Amino acid sequence: MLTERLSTDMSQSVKKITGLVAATFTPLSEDGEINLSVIAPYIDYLVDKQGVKCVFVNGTTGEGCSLTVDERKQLAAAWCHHGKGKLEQVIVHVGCLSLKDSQELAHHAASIGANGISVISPSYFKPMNADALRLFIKEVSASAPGLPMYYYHLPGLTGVTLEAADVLDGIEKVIPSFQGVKYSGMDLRDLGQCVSYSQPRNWSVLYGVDEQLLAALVLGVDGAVGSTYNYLGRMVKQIISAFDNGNHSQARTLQFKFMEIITFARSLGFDVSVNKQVMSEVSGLPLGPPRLPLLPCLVSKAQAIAQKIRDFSQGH
Ligand SMILES: CC(=O)N[C@@H]([C@@H](O)[C@H](O)[C@H](O)CO)[C@@H](O)CC(=O)C(=O)O
Repeated sequence: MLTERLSTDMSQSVKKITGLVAATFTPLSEDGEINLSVIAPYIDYLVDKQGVKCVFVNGTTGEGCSLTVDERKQLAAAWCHHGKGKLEQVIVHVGCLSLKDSQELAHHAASIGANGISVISPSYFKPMNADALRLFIKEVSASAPGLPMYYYHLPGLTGVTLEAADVLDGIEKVIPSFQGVKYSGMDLRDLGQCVSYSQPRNWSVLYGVDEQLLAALVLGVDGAVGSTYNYLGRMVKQIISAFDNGNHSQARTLQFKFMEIITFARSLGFDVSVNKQVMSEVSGLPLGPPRLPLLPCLVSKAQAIAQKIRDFSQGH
């Protein structure tokens, strides 16, 4: 009874996340240390140049699982500190292989004024079923009970093939702070089931496969979290506006162009390393190399993709 009341209370008071959320890159210096001095200009770039005011920190794009707990804390704190008065939402990804590390990060996120936390499934020892994963998320949430929790579904990288809709089923009964899902899978049926379950609960469903966002908008997602919104935010906002205004033909045209960029990038081996270098090329921010096991990418590759993006932005 108390659980139900708390759940309803948080769902009513937490603002849904809508629009675009940039999954941030982690700036590293040439010698591989985190470079916090880039965070403040990074925020200005997102807000002023891309019109993006929500961030997802220490996720896949941010190489969160390659960072130490202490580095993750420092990054989260810097994003919250410099984002004050500029960013609307700082969601901190706290997923780790160790429950204890995730709990420590969740507790820390609450202490620095983050707006929410998100957790991916552990992927070495994988949860055997949805109950096990819900229990893991519950134990993490318990370390930050006042913060909205979003389940991060990314089967392509975790290898955890549980359907997200199964994970969501009844989760509010065990996690009062549960507020939605960041869905980075390709299965539109499962995504639709998540939207259908989340809508009456006022939860947020955020899509994470940027190149097929339009399909997810049709299914009713509230917003999107992605790497490319760091440098293509303005353009993708046009897709969302066209869709919201019922101009489906324009939305499709723009989404197709966006797909063309990603197809080109993929032909050059698009991964987090290349993506990071593309962001450096487009934004001018010194994001540095990725951390091993990712290998630095050839600058010429990133420059070719950045040129394609510029051509696109200029309407070629
Ligand atoms: C697997 C992966 O990295 N997916 C990206 C996408 O934004 C992806 O880069 C984009 O769709 C291009 O393929 C995001 O879903 C990742 C993300 O949100 C994160 O960094 O946590």
